[in-house]
Amino acid sequence: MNFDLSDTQLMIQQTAKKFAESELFPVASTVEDKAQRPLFLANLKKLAELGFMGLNIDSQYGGTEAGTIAFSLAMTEIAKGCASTAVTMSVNNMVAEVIQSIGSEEQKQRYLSKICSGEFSAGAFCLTEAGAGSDPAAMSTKAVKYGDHWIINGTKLYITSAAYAGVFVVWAVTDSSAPKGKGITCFLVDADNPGVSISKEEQKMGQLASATNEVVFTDCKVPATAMLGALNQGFKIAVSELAGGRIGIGSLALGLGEKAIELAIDHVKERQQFGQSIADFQGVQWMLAEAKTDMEAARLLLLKAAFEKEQGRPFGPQASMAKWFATEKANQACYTAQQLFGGQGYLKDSPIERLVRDVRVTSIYEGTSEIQKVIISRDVLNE
Ligand SMILES: CC(C)(COP(=O)(O)OP(=O)(O)OC[C@H]1O[C@@H](n2cnc3c(N)ncnc32)[C@H](O)[C@@H]1OP(=O)(O)O)[C@@H](O)C(=O)NCCC(=O)NCCSC(=O)C1=CCCCC1
Repeated sequence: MNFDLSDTQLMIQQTAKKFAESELFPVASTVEDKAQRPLFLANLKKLAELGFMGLNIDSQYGGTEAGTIAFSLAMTEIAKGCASTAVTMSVNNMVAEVIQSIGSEEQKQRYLSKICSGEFSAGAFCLTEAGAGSDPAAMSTKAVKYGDHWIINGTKLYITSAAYAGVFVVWAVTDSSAPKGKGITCFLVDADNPGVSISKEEQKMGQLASATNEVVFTDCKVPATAMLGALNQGFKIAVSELAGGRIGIGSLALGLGEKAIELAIDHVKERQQFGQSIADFQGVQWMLAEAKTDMEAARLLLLKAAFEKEQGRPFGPQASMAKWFATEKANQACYTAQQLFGGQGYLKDSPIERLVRDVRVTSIYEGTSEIQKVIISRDVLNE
């Protein structure tokens, strides 16, 4: 067993750390204001130029070919700078990966270099609907075939990056007579398709720079060549992609937890009460020791899941363990850090306040903690 990172992985981790510290963290609160979206999008473009939008994509399509461990390491560092940027990066990598893994050569040529290079600010993953959240197979968006094209109708909800995405990966029911989950197909839809409209932008608690919209497909006509993967096989594609995405979201949460601990360490060394630095109180020391140990355990679970994925072995339950543990413990770490900041950590101009808001959704989106436990327990019981 070897815990050392390769030179490439270390280089990517260091590049991400430097970029996050110099370009992202200083403006992470500023870009929460929607009026600052051009600055947010400019940073996404720089991230693409660093090769972070296609870390697992072959170089012939403009990717970095660095693998899932490097992706996890980079996600953690980018999240320390700005969670909104990190979630966009996670989705872009996920969209690029699904196109690479099951797309036709024409689809790869058409979309991958645009996502990897930043020509598209983002890609969007259109799965969730009002009546299909934890149970995505219950979706009602439909695609009907007419000759050499499909017509898609339906509404997708909570779509990350929809407002500035260049391409949408869309799941729709193509055989409503099939058993649940067996009649769903995946399509690639260009953002400028006249049948796509980006509806209301959600007002959220955190990750405010990242846009989350409803997306409406109205008689949206796409050619037969827009089908991604095989007919009626889309649901399996979705669950398999979600498993990879969970490594990204767990790594993002780890970054937020680690950043909160770093800020808290500086604060407790500085802050004087009862005639001493509060870092000298054993109660404070133990709070930090527990949070740090949780983050270290989360890192190991995430890297194990990333390693299994890189080896081409089944990694779904491992990714769920890592996502569940990392996101719940990162929430606790941010809570602990805010507690150590006292009243100061409750103020809007404290970075801890933003971290607490940004981390909350990590144990909800890309499958709630409870859904991760469903996946883990099914595996344990070998269903
Ligand atoms: C786990 C789950 C609850 C399970 O569902 P069911 O019981 O309907 O499906 P079930 O019977 O488990 O499975 C279907 C087929 O699929 C295969 N398979 C499963 N995992 C995998 C896998 N990892 N790889 C390949 N195949 C897989 C399974 O064997 C089955 O095949 P079969 O029909 O038997 O031939 C699943 O639906 C889920 O996960 N929900 C959370 C959704 C959820 O996470 N949204 C999030 C939306 S996106 C989001 O939130 C974002 C946030 C921010 C960033 C971007 C995205």
